[in-house]
Amino acid sequence: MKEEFFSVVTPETVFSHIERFSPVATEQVPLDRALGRVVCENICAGENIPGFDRAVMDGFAVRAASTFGASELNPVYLVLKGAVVMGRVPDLAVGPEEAAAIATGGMLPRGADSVVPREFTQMVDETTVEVHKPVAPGAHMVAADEDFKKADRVIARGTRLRSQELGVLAALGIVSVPVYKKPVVAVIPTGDEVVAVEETPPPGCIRDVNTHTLAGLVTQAGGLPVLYDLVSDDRDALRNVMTTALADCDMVLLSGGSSVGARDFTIAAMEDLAGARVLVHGIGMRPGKPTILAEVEQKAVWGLPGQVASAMVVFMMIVRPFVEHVGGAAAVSTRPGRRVAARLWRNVPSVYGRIDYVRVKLVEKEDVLWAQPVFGKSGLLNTMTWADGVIEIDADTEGLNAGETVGVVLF
Ligand SMILES: Nc1nc2c(c(=O)[nH]1)N[C@H]1C(S)=C(S)[C@@H](COP(=O)(O)OP(=O)(O)OC[C@H]3O[C@@H](n4cnc5c(N)ncnc54)[C@H](O)[C@@H]3O)O[C@H]1N2
Ligand code: MOO
Repeated sequence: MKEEFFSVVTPETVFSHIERFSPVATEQVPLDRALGRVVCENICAGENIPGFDRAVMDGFAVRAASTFGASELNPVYLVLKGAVVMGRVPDLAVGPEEAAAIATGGMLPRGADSVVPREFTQMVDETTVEVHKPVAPGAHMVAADEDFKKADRVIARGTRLRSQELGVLAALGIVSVPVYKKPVVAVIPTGDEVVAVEETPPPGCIRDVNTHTLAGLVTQAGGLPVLYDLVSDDRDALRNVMTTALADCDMVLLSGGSSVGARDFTIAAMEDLAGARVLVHGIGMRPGKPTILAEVEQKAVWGLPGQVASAMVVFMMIVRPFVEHVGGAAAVSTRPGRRVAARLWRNVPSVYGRIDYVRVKLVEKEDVLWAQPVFGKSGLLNTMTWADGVIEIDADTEGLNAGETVGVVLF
């Protein structure tokens, strides 16, 4: 048995190693392939957006002062100077007591500082607009630089692009986007009792689940999983596959063989690698205690527990921020995932001295969101498929009480 296995560290200690691993190289991608990618430079506006004063209502472009005091009983009357043509610079100007018809998105004519929506008006005759509600300067229009000002930083380096950021890039005419490459992550299954999914497992064997769950999680974290063939419980074989994976990938994930069983060669094989340094062997968490993190040539090599739920929980709670960091994401939160607040359905016991990640199902009853614990062994997939997320019970807490508010990290 290995002594280190029992010297478990906290997740915070694991995260303290994150800066050892540098972000990957960069590339340019077309705008329409950039969703979910992480920008590698600050993006600044090369121009004002929208670039001209623009109506956001159908109505009349006016000087706001011309409408002051207008009411149903005391409307004001404006002279209609003409209509703004969409997509054109207006060839008319608006002075005091004047108006120009304008549609949503039209360019305000010179002299106008606001738009009176059509519903506040009535045409008296072909050239006279009756206005029965005043507008303030700037009403129902956007100013030329109201969305983004020229030279402002509009997207910070390290931002993962969502649809709305793609919109900003589109508005600025940026068709080729500077991003970090996707971190390439090797996913290596190990274990003599594990067979590829295409095979029918002989008695005593099971199909390889972890490769597929981990590959999905790597993809969700913005990485590019590379799936390796199963490796038997053999130190040389493990060392060889890790050597290949380190040459080809930015990070390596092994599943299985991280514990202290007689056939757990992962740690020994890692130590065989030139320049390897085992940073962590054992985390004070459940599931997931027998997790290994080693550094080899500034790359992270992980030994994840073989248990199917454990491998996924460790990835979600511990590994994911590392993948995001290596993928260039800024200010990676080590409190992973999106959280929702819910009330705990029943008491949940926990052992002092380690963080418990308890799978929960969210159920809404009479407008209250409840977190129902899903108990089950970490070798079972069903807790993960049934649950919507996990709650975290701190190491210094001996359980939570029914009715308490908990933060649920969503899957
Ligand atoms: N004496 C002790 N034994 C164990 C301890 C302990 O503290 N003392 N910890 C247990 C915990 S907790 C876990 S988790 C496991 C971790 O074991 P390993 O990481 O060494 O993983 P294996 O022994 O190789 O496998 C565990 C389990 O997972 C199955 N497995 C492995 N790979 C896959 C795969 N790709 N797809 C599906 N299932 C997989 C494997 O068949 C085993 O059933 O150790 C406990 N033991
Ligand atoms: O730590 Mo093991 O991962 O609990 O099942």
